[in-house]
Amino acid sequence: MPVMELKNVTKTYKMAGGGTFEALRGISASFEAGELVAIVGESGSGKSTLMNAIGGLDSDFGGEIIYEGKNLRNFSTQELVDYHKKSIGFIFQNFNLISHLNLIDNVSMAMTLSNVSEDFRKKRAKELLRKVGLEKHMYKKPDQISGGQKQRVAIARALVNDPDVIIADEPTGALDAETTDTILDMIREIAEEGKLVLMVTHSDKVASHCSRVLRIDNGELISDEQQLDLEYTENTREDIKVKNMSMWKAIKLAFLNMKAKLGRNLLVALGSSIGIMSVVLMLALGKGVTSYVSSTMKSYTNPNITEVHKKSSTQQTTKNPQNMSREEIAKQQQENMAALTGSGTNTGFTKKDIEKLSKIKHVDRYQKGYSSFSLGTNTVKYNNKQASLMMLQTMSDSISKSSIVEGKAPKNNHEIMLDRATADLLGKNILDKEVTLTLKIGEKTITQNFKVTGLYESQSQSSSTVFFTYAGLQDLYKTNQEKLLPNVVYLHTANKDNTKMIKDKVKDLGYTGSMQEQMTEMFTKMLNIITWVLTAIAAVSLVVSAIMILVVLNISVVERTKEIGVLKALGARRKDIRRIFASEAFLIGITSGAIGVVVTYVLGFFINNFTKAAFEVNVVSMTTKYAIAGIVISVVISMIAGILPSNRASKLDPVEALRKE
Ligand SMILES: Nc1ncnc2c1ncn2[C@@H]1O[C@H](COP(=O)(O)OP(=O)(O)OP(=O)(O)O)[C@@H](O)[C@H]1O
Repeated sequence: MPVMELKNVTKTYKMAGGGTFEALRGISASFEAGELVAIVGESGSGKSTLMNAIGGLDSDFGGEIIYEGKNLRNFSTQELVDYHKKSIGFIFQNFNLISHLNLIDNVSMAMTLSNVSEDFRKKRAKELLRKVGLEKHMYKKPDQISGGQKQRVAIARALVNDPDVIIADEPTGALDAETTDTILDMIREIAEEGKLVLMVTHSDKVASHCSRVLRIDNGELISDEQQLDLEYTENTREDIKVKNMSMWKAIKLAFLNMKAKLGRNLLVALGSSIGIMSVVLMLALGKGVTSYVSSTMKSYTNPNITEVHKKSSTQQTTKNPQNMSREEIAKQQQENMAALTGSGTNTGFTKKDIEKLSKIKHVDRYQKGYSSFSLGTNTVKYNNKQASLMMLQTMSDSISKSSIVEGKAPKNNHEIMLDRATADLLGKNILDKEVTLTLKIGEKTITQNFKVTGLYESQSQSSSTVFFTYAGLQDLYKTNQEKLLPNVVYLHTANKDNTKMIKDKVKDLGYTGSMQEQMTEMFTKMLNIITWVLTAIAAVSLVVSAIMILVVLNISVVERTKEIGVLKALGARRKDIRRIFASEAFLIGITSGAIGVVVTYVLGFFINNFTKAAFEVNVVSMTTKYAIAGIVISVVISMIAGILPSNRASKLDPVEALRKE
């Protein structure tokens, strides 16, 4: 039974400007195993066109090419892939070795594409390289060997999966006379081992070595002569199992290519890492600053306490100031001032308010408090030295013990605590001494002596402050016929995890938190906005990265067009080519992500070192979450950028790709 049969094969090329060209006009022939067939003819007669059709690189032909009883034109995609892998071996005029792979990897490429085990793949490649006399060179790259040696490697590559048809398109066309003889001997040996060899040649000398000569002219078979009878041994084919290439193999191939163009790929990765670095750094900076603000705030307050204030009328009104009359604005300003100084009419908590607050879930007790702000009305005097007091405040559990830096909290009605800066103004050793306070109580101004029991220091409150016990202040008001209404309530919970819930409930009920808390909230909100705006600006550079990766991968596709053609001739599926290029995009992405993240860590370390020394603060808070996010963003962007080039590569026509100069 013939190995291959051609029945009236025709090929018509469609021309770009319209019209058609008939390159093959009804070729019929039949080939047996062990034949060495020369296909000769003038340039342009249709030899390569016929070989492409027989080799399964071009299925768009007329007539029938029968292999194992089936017409090649009707092969499914998978059948065609298997045909390339198992049945056909190609030898090209210009060798078409893959320049960045060593000889072993070149020879065994068809096996790599077939997912053959690593050990067997290497063993088989070494065996074939030994057969063609190149075992000493197996770790060299193609450009380290001569033309004749390259063609021997190509012969070994064609034989790797032990196919039964070898197609050699002018295999000696680029070789000198002596090397031509060696290669021809090798090709003849292949036929003698029982394979069908179809060899395109221009040379009559080369044709004279063949068992049969087919002459083609203008797309027609003009003669078919039997010349010699080759003795051949029955081909006992090796049973090499071919499967589809795994993703892992695609990544490995991509990695080898990346290594070959290391400088360029590293530069691209470095370029796109700048975008990743900016994004991650912005996020880490935002988080660092925000958590610094809230931790500073938290460190000066007791986490189990919720400080509650009444909303001032500005906070309550929904009226736009532009729509208010002059009187309304003036009234509002008065009230704002009053709220600020703690003397406003609506800032005091009524019994009803307190009851409502004390009933909030998880609140186990509450404390009343009072704080007011004034300029110049309250003063403290000690030994002829005087200081003004801007804040008047009552003691509560929200004042952490650590902020009482000397002495202890006032307990009795005639005891007070002062902030350290004010105490220093009055002179050293003020602790346990009597000082004279001049205070505005309601409408009256009174002067009275108090004992300083403690000194207070906190970064969250820098104004000069005097602290009374609530009972002490209440008593002072009473003796002066005034009534003290609490303007702050402290809610206590046993478990600090409930504090957040309580704070939310307080807001729901229409009250607000402490001034610091409100400011922190506002500041954090602003910081978050700034962080996201900066991150978005930084993210623009990611678009630049994506374009850069797209351009580089496109260049790579153009540069490697011929290689893609070879891979397809060796049985690579579209999917395999797409995977190789997608893997390259993935590798660029992961490298740039990793560079970006490492650089951010290093930068963060230096920035923190600097800010720690200058302000005792770490401003960059780099977390694993950000590192992972950086790498993921980078990979996703490169993979998206890689879609177009890898699709383009996978769609390349093998015939056109192999023709590419
Ligand atoms: N894609 C194509 N579109 C149009 N015409 C084509 C195309 N490819 C080949 N041809 C034409 O088909 C004819 C046969 O080309 P083919 O390459 O098969 O010739 P050949 O005999 O192999 O020539 P050579 O020995 O120079 O390689 C030529 O006239 C060529 O111009």
